[in-house]
Amino acid sequence: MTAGQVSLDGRPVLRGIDLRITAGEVVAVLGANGSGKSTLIRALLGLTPLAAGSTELYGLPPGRFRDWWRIGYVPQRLSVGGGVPATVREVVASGRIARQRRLRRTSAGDRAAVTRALDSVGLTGRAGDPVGWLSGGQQQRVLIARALAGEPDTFVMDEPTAGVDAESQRHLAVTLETLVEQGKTVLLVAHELGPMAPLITRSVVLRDGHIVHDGAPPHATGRPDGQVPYDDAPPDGPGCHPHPGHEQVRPHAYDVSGGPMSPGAAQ
Ligand SMILES: Nc1ncnc2c1ncn2[C@@H]1O[C@H](COP(=O)(O)OP(=O)(O)OP(=O)(O)O)[C@@H](O)[C@H]1O
Repeated sequence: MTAGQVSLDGRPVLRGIDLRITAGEVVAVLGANGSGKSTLIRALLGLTPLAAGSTELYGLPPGRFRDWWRIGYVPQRLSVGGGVPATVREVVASGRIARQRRLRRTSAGDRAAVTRALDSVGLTGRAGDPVGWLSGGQQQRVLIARALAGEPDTFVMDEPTAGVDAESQRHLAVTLETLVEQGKTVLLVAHELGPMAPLITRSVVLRDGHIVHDGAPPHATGRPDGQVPYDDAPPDGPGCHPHPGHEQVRPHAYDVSGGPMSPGAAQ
């Protein structure tokens, strides 16, 4: 995204957002409640329209982007299961839809991917249960498994640890480690990174809809594990510097062009 701006209910929520995500990065979006983290993620994916600026997914504006299987989105709250009599396996299997050609039958490959995804979040034993029977943390794992089942290149996770028990957090950290080893790109929103902290390669901190830090992750700043860095830094303060290795001098935009969601870095 370049010079990205989002207004909700006529009120600016994101302003002057320049952000470029590169393939293989593990980026944490941090910031206080209401700072705009979820809006940033949603705008990136084209789910929330921009009032100004532009965004690209693998080099294309969201409206022209077709390869949705390349992006595994884990929304902030469970949006499945409420009153829907789907089993855990069925919800996870829905993660294959973007990969399946229209009217094509489910293949052995699809089934194997679903089985692997269930296993990697530790829910194999609950596969046949209605998803509504699971705890909040387990339901969050179902959503993560749904994204895993699609075998995307990039994972976009909105607070995957929110309201999640310690066991689910550990599961997520292990899952994330595997994704990192596979060279996947990860963009995640978090309040606390917990056991995921050592895996993060870059952090982007939002305050009042602005990026106030884009660079070293919390564990590299000397701050306590999982603590949000620079939350109190002024927008032009010492925390506001480009990500190491990024050569642009201009501020980063909430841009995925040139990143995993753009042709150059995606191939
Ligand atoms: N649909 C909406 N209509 C109007 N304002 C909204 C809407 N959604 C979010 N906002 C406002 O936009 C701002 C940013 O919200 P957002 O959910 O992106 O923040 P966040 O950093 O993800 O917060 P949290 O950590 O609490 O999830 C907040 O002030 C919020 O009240």
